[in-house]
Amino acid sequence: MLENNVQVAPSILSADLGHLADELASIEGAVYVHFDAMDGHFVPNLTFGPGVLAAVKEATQIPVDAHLMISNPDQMVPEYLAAGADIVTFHYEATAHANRLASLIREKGAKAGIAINPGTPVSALDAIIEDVDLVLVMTVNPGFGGQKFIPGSLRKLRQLKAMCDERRVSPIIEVDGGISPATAGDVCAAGARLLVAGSAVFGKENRAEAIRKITEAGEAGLTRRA
Ligand SMILES: O=C(CO)[C@@H](O)[C@H](O)COP(=O)(O)O
Ligand SMILES: [Co+2]
Repeated sequence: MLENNVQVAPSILSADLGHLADELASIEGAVYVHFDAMDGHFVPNLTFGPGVLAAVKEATQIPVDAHLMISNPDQMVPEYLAAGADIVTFHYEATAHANRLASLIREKGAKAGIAINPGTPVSALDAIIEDVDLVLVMTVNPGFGGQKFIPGSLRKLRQLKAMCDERRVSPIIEVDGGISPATAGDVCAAGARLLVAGSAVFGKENRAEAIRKITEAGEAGLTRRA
């Protein structure tokens, strides 16, 4: 990924699931489709699994970014890989074998991502930062769309960027939760490049315009990067 390339991944959690193929067709400008898998255990909500991901892959050419908010990623990751996920992101808080899981994902040709909750410090990534393609910094507590962005996330993003620079690695830095044109500039100034947006895209009539506004706000943030 280019250093100064801001990308948007609309989250289908906020889409009209009864018309998913039409919803997927509407997100012109999206670089990934963000797929929120929730198990009712790791988070207090239940969504969709590998079968729906396979259906999404049938319906769109846009690569799928699977965000696994599940308690047993070690067991379920192979299912999401088989379903065709292009990025598989598991939570640091949910696995005892993060490095092994990341290797497995990469061996199957997908990008390996690790996510951290708002309550998890960036230092938790110390032993895995060299072994992943993507770090997802949750900017809300996971489980639901439409929540308010947590401002303290910006400090974590700056810490993560500093860690990556020091270790000379450049995973994609993704943010998820409360991202809109109002917050996109700040997260990009702090180091994020892949912006997940659910309600700020699917809550708008014109999705292409919504994606463009988020991208432009993010790019504007890059110019005030410290
Ligand atoms: O993973 C999650 C929520 O846990 C997200 O991907 C949400 O779907 C983002 O929704 P918005 O905050 O953008 O409405
Ligand atoms: Co998500």
